[in-house]
Amino acid sequence: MKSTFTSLTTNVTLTRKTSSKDQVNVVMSPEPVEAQGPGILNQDVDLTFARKTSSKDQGPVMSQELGEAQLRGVHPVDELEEGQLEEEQKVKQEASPVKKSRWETGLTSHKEELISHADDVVPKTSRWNRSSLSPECGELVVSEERQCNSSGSGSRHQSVEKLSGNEYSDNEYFSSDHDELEAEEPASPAQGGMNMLLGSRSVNGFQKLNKINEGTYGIVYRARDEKTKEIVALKKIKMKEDKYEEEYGFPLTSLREINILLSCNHPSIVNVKEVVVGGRNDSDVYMVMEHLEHDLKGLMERKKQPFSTSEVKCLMLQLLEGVHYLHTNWIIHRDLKPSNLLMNNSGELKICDFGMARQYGSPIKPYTQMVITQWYRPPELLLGAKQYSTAVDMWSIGCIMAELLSQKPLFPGKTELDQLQKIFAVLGTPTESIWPGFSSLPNAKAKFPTQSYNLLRKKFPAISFVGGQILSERGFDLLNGLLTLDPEKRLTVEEALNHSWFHEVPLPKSQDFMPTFPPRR
Ligand SMILES: Nc1ncnc2c1ncn2[C@@H]1O[C@H](COP(=O)(O)OP(=O)(O)OP(=O)(O)O)[C@@H](O)[C@H]1O
Repeated sequence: MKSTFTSLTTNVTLTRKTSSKDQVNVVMSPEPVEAQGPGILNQDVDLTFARKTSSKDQGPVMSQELGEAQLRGVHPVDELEEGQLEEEQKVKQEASPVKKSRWETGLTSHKEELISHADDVVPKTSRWNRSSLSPECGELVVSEERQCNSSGSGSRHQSVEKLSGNEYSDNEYFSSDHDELEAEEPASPAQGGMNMLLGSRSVNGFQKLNKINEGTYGIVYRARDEKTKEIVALKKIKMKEDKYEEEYGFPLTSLREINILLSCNHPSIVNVKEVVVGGRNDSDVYMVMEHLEHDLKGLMERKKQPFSTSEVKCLMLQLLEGVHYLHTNWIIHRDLKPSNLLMNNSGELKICDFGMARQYGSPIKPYTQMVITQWYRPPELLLGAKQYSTAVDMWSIGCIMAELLSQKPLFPGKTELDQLQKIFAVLGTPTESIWPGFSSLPNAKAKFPTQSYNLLRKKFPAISFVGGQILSERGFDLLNGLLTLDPEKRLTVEEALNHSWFHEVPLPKSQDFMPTFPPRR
């Protein structure tokens, strides 16, 4: 199928700032820029927007047929090391299970490329993500512009704490993380160029109906496609407009989100149809997505009763299937929470907001721990681990399962310390014997109140004398397996999907019989 993206209309030059944050400036440029070679989806350098080619494709696809945007940071190192990078990328692609055709190009940190090892091993078992957790000396921490707040919106950390020795110190935590982020960035601005939004339509082809929500990185509208009359969701990417601010321009997290979502093709992942431009000087960028009437956060706030067990099973299965697709394709979402789970009146659940998602390789590289909205953030990240993997998403899924069952957040911590305390108060304070390696995590030296037992069952009883929600042995086993403190022992997405809870009565409700809800205002 030929798409509207095939002709070049707009070229955009991205200027990488010296800031420690992922932020690029978008400048219109009249010159087409040649497409660069392939790279894994990652941090800095290359980006291709490419639409999946066929609705028949179930597996991952990445093609140049539809949209293409090329972001190429021409940092001096990139130029000097081009040959070397190509060679290393070839090695990586041969090792990677993500098809070359899919991740034709991506955001690739030249630094990560330079330090990538030719002997990267692709694990073969379902636990590949665990067995490869080995520290790599001298690697750089990937900086993330986007950071999370405690509950829902994903805005930046306003206050952060560090568990240092026996106490928290705000400054120490911030400065150590900040230093690492600074170290990752080039010392001088890097110039780059990209072909972007090839032949993309104008947003004028859409009638905005109402604003659905405003998040940190985008304003989401319900809109009608004038051509097809279809109702869609338009997410306008928020630019940082103050030129005198360090962070200025087009957020790299948004480029990453667009790239990942365009390449994904799964019923549990929100479908991005195209990218359109418009607004002043045609410089605003919008993602056109399928529209879903609700998100789970809003639904749970409005519902009078929690979801029934069979409804929770239906939602959990869809969530797990979407995350299975991501993890199989080496993508960690890193911000799973109810407001990022959309639901429609056909009982479908779809994961959205991939601004924090990233593709990763094996062995695991150190990433920033400032990901995942605090209430859904796993203990290893709260304790300062920089090497982590798909298990972080599994913790968030455990928190979501608990919330679906009880209709209230499981660990609504106010600060990071409070978050850890709330977790340990329910699941028990970890020791070296139950979580080997725990005591060497950066923030583990703090004095936590000692709680010797796991009290999760008290929150989710098998019998209720007051008519509350009950959870069977198997259901509890799944929940407890997801909420395992040691990420090495936490259930993988495959293990969760195959869990016997989904096979006992009440069986998962069919999507067709899921309840419908009035549209949100
Ligand atoms: N395709 C969609 N259909 C309907 N509503 C949507 C869609 N995508 C997003 N939304 C709504 O908009 C909200 C914000 O979207 P999204 O999380 O993608 O934006 P964001 O700026 O990245 O937000 P955050 O600050 O939470 O990271 C979602 O919680 C959801 O309510």
